[in-house]
Amino acid sequence: MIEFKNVEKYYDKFHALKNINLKVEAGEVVVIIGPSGSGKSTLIRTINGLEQVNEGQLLVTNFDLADKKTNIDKIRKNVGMVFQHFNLYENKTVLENIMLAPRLVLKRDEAENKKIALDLLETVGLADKAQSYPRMLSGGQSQRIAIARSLAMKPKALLFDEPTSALDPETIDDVLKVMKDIAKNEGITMIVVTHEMGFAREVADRVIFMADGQILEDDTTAEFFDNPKEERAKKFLSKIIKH
Ligand SMILES: Nc1ncnc2c1ncn2[C@@H]1O[C@H](COP(=O)(O)OP(=O)(O)OP(=O)(O)O)[C@@H](O)[C@H]1O
Repeated sequence: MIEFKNVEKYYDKFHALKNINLKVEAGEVVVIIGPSGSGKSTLIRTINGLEQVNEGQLLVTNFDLADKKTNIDKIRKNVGMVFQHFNLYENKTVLENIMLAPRLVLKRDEAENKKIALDLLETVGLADKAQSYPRMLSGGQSQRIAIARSLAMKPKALLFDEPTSALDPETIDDVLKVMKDIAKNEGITMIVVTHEMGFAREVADRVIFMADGQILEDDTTAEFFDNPKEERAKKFLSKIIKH
C-alpha cells in the first residue's frame, strides 16, 4: 500500500528525512512518535505529496511519488489527510464541507453524496450540526467534521498529523474515540502522528519511533512499549509517560 525505499528529503541543505525504509500494508494502523523536529510531519506529508522527496522511491497505491511524472491527484483521491488545525471551509456549512470534494473530484451523484455525508455525521456523533458553520463548533467538533470530510472520499488510507494537539483536553477523547472506531470498523490504512500514547497502545498495530530524521524503531505496539530497544526511545517514553 505504502512503501518508502531509501528515501531522502532535504529542506535546502537541512537533511530532514534520512534513508527512510518503511512498508505499511493495507488496513494497518501505524503510529509515528518521536521528539519535536524529528521529521514525523515531514514523513507523512510526503505520502500525499505535500512535501517532495529528493531521493529514493515512495510507492503509494502503486504510484511512485518520487517520480515527477506521477499525477498527484490520483494519489490524493485515495489518501486523505487530517491536520492539526482542521482546515475547514469557514464560509460553508458542515454538510457542504463534507460534500464538496466528492462532488468536485469524484462527481458523486448529489443525493448519494448527501446521504453519505449525513451518515458520516452520525458516525462522528454530530448529526445535529449539519447546517452549522465551522465558527459555531468547538475544536473537537471541528476535528470530527474534518475526519468525516476525509472519510467522505472513501480513501484507502488516512494520514493524521497531530490531530488532537491543538484541542482543549476535554474534547480530545471524543476525537480519539472517533479515530478508534474508524480503526476498528473501517479497515482503512491509518498513519497517525500523535503524542497520545493511550491511543497508540490501544489501537496501533505498529509504532515507529523517529529521531533526527531517521526511523530508529519499527516495532509491534506491544514490543515497542514493553521492550523498546533504542536508548532514545526509552528516554522519550519515560518522559512522555511521566507527563
Ligand atoms: N518547510 C520547511 N522548511 C525548512 N525546514 C523545515 C520545513 N518543515 C520542517 N522543517 C524542519 O524539518 C525538521 C523536521 O520537521 P517536522 O515538522 O517534520 O518534525 P516533527 O517531528 O513533525 O516535529 P513536531 O513534533 O514539532 O511537529 C525540523 O527541524 C523543521 O524545522
